[in-house]
Amino acid sequence: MFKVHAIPPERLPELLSLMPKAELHIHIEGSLEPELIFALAKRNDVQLPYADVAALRSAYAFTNLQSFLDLYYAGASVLLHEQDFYDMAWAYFEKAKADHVVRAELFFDPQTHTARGVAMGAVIEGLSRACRDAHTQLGISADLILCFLRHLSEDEALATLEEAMPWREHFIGVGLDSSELGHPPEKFARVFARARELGLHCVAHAGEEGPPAYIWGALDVLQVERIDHGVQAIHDAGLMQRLADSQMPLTVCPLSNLKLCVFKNLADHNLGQMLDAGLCITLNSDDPAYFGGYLNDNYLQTFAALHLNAQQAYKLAANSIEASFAPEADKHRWMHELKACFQGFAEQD
Ligand SMILES: Nc1ncnc2[nH]cnc12
Ligand SMILES: [Zn+2]
Repeated sequence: MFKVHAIPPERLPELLSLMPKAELHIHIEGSLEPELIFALAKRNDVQLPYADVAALRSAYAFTNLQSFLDLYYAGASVLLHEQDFYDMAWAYFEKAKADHVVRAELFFDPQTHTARGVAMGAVIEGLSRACRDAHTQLGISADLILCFLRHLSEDEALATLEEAMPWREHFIGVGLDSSELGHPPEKFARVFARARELGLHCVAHAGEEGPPAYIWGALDVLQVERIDHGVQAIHDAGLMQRLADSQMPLTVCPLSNLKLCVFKNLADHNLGQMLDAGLCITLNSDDPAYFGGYLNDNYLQTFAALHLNAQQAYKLAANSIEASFAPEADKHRWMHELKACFQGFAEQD
């Protein structure tokens, strides 16, 4: 076993950047950079209520989740054709490659697009083609997770799942996102039961802004395999124990939490406390184009603000690989690569 203590702290940023890692919480529509929004608006003849890229970027000052979602859905309005979805995902994969992401599980929000008259096939086929090319051209293993918008009804979620069935082999799971408060997991019990029947993986946003009760609901009613965010669990000792005992993965997104004012400063983030409590924490970017950073930015800034160490870096990267829905053989290979990466840093010392 490598000696983590042999890795000098000044080499930590390099190690964080180079270590192989998985990203399990990225909304692909949240990777749409202002430059691409404007390029697609021009290509598709869509009018935007902003004069230019700088004006749009300057609107990225959020006070809570809803203030962000309003802009996020407006940004997605430029996506109309299969090629648009491909281009968006490809731009993300190029960033992911630079960040040494070996596995990416991409959330997408079909209802945001089908409500505007975009065909389900255009959405899924464009994203799916980009995932295939990411594998063959960049060596990134990638899959899609279809998310239901929780501010809409469960009947609409059920109809969306059925509408996506012709493309069943193009996605591996379902998720639950959008406005959390006032939309508890229980509202989606039937559609998640149906998804489980179909053999789909189940995850849900819970405890981003919402109370610990929403995390209990996601676990017990939706029977999820991962909790997205989950940072509000800290307020419920029984829930913390349950999460630790079950090693339920949490996909935590520190820069997102900072930009959406869940924590006032990154130094106030509870990720270190949750790691110390023995929870299975992973680090992710959520909506990198809106929150000021991709995956490595999240690692680098969080480690600097919370004074985390190489042991914790290893744990977070290992958790991300183990908590992914990739085939076991791939996970095994990435774990080997991760160990070799740390070994290399320890030996050079
Ligand atoms: N952070 C987030 N929470 C809920 N829904 C989202 N959709 C995109 N980003 C989201
Ligand atoms: Zn999210």
